[in-house]
This record gives sequence, structure tokens and C-alpha cells, in this order.
Amino acid sequence: MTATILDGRATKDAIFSELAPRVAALAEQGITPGLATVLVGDDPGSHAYVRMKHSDSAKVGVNSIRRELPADISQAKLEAVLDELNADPACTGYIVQLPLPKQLDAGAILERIDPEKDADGLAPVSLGRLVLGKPGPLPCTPLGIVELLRRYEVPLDGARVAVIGRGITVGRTLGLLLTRRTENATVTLCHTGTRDLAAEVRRSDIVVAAAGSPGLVTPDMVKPGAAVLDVGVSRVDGKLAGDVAPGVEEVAGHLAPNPGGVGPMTRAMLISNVVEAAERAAAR
Ligand SMILES: NC(=O)C1=CN([C@@H]2O[C@H](COP(=O)(O)OP(=O)(O)OC[C@H]3O[C@@H](n4cnc5c(N)ncnc54)[C@H](OP(=O)(O)O)[C@@H]3O)[C@@H](O)[C@H]2O)C=CC1
Ligand SMILES: Nc1nc(=O)c2c([nH]1)NC[C@@H]1CN(c3ccc(C(=O)N[C@@H](CCC(=O)O)C(=O)O)cc3)C=[N+]21
Ligand SMILES: [Mg+2]
Repeated sequence: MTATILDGRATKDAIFSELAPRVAALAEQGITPGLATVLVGDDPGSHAYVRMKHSDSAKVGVNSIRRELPADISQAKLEAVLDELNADPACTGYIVQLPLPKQLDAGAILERIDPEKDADGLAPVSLGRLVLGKPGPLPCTPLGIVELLRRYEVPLDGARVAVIGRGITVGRTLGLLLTRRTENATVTLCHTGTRDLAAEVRRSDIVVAAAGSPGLVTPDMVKPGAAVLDVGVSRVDGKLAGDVAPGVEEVAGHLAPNPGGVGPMTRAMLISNVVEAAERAAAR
């Protein structure tokens, strides 16, 4: 068997074509959505992600606002930048690129984001709404994963899903999304305390690898025909490495490769969140 590729790049392009007319409709009301990115420090990877997000914005007619700040910025100065964005009507949504330098309290920063402008869906109010099942922005990577599975008609209702990783940006929030009544999957969240990861993966119809441990999921662990999504990002000898080992494509029924799978979907959902926030603001 050779897996059907869950093509995140093509799906992102399709989503952008659907977003463009919505942006045009907002323009007729005199509204242009604006995505701001707050980038602290000079990590080359983070700079690359932020560049991609602005090039995505341009493709759908969303304005770009950039804040690039020194690695040694104080908590108070960074909070002042967020207060400015919270007050700026040109900024309809923004993200604070993670991770932040160690001297900063990332939790307090995320709490400072106006929930109406939380493009990442990672602010505490947004996470609370997700837990409670109330409307609000949803975390981009989990949303991208669900959207990718939906568009390729991989069944979720009743599916057994192994999510590897309990981080907030991916694993834990994905578990919350997949167990909503609308998705109806049965999820096992795996982590470093999981006794037999191979056994959890082997009985799963869908495997989402979001650990950041290169090559963690090997072909022998995968149930033939399962859908496998490679989310983790690591560098090995300067090269990007995912959590899924080579050879899994021979066993899996569907594979979201890394790169080219969930990464582009994350960016598509970010732009979608910004457009939705602008639509909500327009309706107020
Ligand atoms: N492609 C994309 O769009 C995106 C990719 N990412 C990537 O996804 C990965 C997860 O991100 P995030 O949630 O923020 O990461 P965190 O570092 O917050 O979480 C990683 C999780 O993986 C678990 N883990 C690590 N190694 C193993 C292992 N060998 N076996 C089982 N569990 C393991 C950890 O367990 P424990 O809790 O026990 O330590 C932890 O729960 C990262 O590599 C990140 O770079 C993130 C966002 C977007
Ligand atoms: N506040 C915040 N929100 C995030 O969403 C966030 C973050 N911080 N910090 C870092 C992680 C990582 N992340 C990725 C986004 C896009 C790709 C992506 O588009 N990758 C492409 C290209 C990768 C390449 O070629 O380098 C791909 O997978 O095909 C990957 C990873 C978002 N993150
Ligand atoms: Mg993550």
C-alpha cells in the first residue's frame, strides 16, 4: 500500500481562494483585516515562519503589521506593545510568535492579548471557550489538522485517534477539538509517561505525531491503512525532520507529510481566524 498524501499546500491554496471573496466583501464595507505578528529575538526559524505568514496575508488581501523586538526586551515593554495592538483598529488579529526568550513570562503575555484579536486561539480566554464549547478563535494547528482530515474525507466519527504530545499548541488542544460531538472521535493523548506508545499507536485509526522527536513513529507501529499526520518539527544536522520515520507511507492509508502537510494548514487557519475576527468585528 502507498498512502494517499494529505496535501496541505494544495488545501491551503483552496482555503485561500475561499477566503478571498470574504475579504472582498469586507472591503466593500470599508474594512481590511490586518494581521500583526510580534516577534521577539532573532531565531532564524521564527523569522522564516513570520515571513511566510505575511506572504500568506498578502495573497488574500489581509494587511500586515510587524513588530520585531530585541531578545532582551523587558516584560513591561512587550506588554506595552500588546496594549498598542489591542487598541489599534487596523489590527484585527495578531499572534505572539512562540517560544519567547526565557526572561519573559509567556503565560502573562498570552493573557494580555485581547481575546477578540487572538488569531492563534491560544489566549486563556480562548482556551476556556474551547473547553466550554463556546464560539471563539480556535488554535490553528489543531484546526488545520481537523480541516485537512475533513477535506480528504477521513472519517472521524467513532475513530480511534492516538495524539502523541500534550503540548498546548498541538496535542492537548487537538484532543479537545476531536472529542467535540461534531467530530466524535475517541482520543488517547500520549506523552513521555505513556507506558507502551507502540501499542497505543498500533490500535489507532488516526495517528497525530506532535512530539518534536525525530522519527518517533516507525512503520512497525502503524496499523495498515491508518491515517498518519506528521506535525513535529526538529532540526537534525541543520535539516528539518518530522516525527514520522521513512517507510510509514508504505503502511499508512493517508499521510500528512512534513513539510507539505500540517504546516501550511496551520498558516491557512491563522488567516482564516483573522478574517473571521474581522467579520465578527464588522457585525458589532
Ligand atoms: N507543523 C506545524 O504547523 C506545527 C508544528 N509544531 C511542532 O509540533 C511539536 C509539538 O509542539 P508543542 O505542542 O508546542 O510542543 P511541546 O514541547 O509543548 O510538547 C511536546 C509534547 O511531546 C511529548 N513528547 C516528546 N517526546 C516524546 C516521546 N519520545 N514520546 C512521547 N511523547 C513525547 C512531550 O511529553 P511530556 O509532556 O511528557 O514532556 C510533550 O507533551 C513541536 O515539534 C513543534 O515544533 C508546533 C506548531 C505548529
Ligand atoms: N504563536 C505561535 N503560533 C504558532 O502557530 C507557532 C508558533 N507560535 N511557534 C512555532 C510554531 C511552528 N509553526 C509552524 C507554522 C508553519 C509551518 C509551515 O508552514 N511549514 C511548511 C514549510 C516548512 C519549511 O519549509 O521550513 C511545511 O510544513 O510545509 C511550520 C510550523 C507555527 N508555530
Ligand atoms: Mg505545538
